[in-house]
Amino acid sequence: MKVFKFGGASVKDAIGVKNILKVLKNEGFENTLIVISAMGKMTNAFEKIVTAYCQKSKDLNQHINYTKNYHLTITTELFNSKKHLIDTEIETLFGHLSGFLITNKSTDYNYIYDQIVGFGELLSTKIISFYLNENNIPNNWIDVRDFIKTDANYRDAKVDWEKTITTIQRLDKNKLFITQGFLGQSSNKNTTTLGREGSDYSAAIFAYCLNAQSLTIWKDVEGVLNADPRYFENTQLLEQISYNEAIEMAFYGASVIHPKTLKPLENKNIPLYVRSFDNLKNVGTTVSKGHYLVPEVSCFILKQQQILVSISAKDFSFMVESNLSDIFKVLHTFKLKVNLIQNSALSFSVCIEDKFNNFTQFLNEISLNYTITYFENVVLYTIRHATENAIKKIEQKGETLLKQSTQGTVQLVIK
Ligand SMILES: Nc1ncnc2c1ncn2[C@@H]1O[C@H](COP(=O)(O)OP(=O)(O)O)[C@@H](O)[C@H]1O
Ligand SMILES: N[C@@H](CC(=O)OP(=O)(O)O)C(=O)O
Repeated sequence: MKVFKFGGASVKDAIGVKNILKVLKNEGFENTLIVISAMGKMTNAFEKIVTAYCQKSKDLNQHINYTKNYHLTITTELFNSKKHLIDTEIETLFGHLSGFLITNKSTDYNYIYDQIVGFGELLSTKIISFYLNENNIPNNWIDVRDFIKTDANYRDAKVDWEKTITTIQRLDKNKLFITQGFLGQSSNKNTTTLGREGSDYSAAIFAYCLNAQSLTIWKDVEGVLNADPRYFENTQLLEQISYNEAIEMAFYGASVIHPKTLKPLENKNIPLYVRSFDNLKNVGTTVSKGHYLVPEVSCFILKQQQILVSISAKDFSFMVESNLSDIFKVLHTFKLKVNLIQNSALSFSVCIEDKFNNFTQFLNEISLNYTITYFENVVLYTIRHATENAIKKIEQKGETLLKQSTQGTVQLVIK
């Protein structure tokens, strides 16, 4: 069986949906499971609904209408008849959303978030499944929540592999399936999400459980490039990357592949192809066992909106194990993701990411015992296989606040 994944960028409009048809006709669609994300930036739009709902904002209905109209505009372009069954499906899903908003009693933001944002994937997969069925690609829409089982750690749920393997292996391997990325279900039957951009990971979970022959992620770029083309000129296509090299790149923040995607694939030696949905003739990137990187070039990874924090003891004592243990405990409590660490006798610096808006609380707590200086909104650059020229290129981007080098990987925090 093959697994395909189409992300939001590939299904952002009717042209994108029609393009899936082209891809499937070109590549074949037997014995295939297709994982699809929410259309375009719909997850961000659903996040606005969550915020408006939690803040009891008067803009709530406006945000709901925006997401509804976005999907209806696409279906109007895709389906010719004035009244189509898909309209009823969309109404039903928005009915479920309203039902949740009215009956919900919980004040747990993360729980509410997962119950709401998941509608993006439910809507996109319904629309695409209908469209393919009408265009002679008979397929089976399945609710991923019946298959990917997780704990109840909302917004960052952990997969219960035992249950997930058992349910996924029940799927008939001779069919074409369409399902949602990003979502799972906790044992008390609530929707969970696997973390932003988690659909790649969903696809890898299916590939692993189905012992798939390959996973193909269809993208709006030629494949994995040696840098993000939105921020770097003259990027180069990486034709071959070993699992380990790809894991390192994803770990440092190469957003083109979700970091959790690679381990399950490596474990079963399932090749990952990253290909352009616009350019079906091109082979793109293969991530597999084999040479670590072809061509062997420096790779640049950037992480924006970082906070560089320097922490020193108030009594000028050395930063030793007991202080570090204290600091890590507080970082963990406030779910701050540490992307870089540098330690000296008198100060400890960390470059962190504040996904859950907890930085102020962290500061309040840590300032009780330590002296803090910090820079917000800095950029962390990582260069894999760094050369002098590559480092210079990054140093020209601004003031270097911190630089660290380990075995060919150089990291710079730039203001
Ligand atoms: N190393 C890289 N190689 C290719 N694309 C990259 C890289 N780093 C970042 N990107 C960006 O990732 C985008 C595609 O990923 P993403 O937005 O996550 O797509 P999708 O919605 O399909 O998951 C590209 O348009 C590109 O700008
Ligand atoms: N829709 C989710 C999951 C996802 O992976 O999306 P994409 O494949 O478009 O990055 C998100 O935006 O986070």
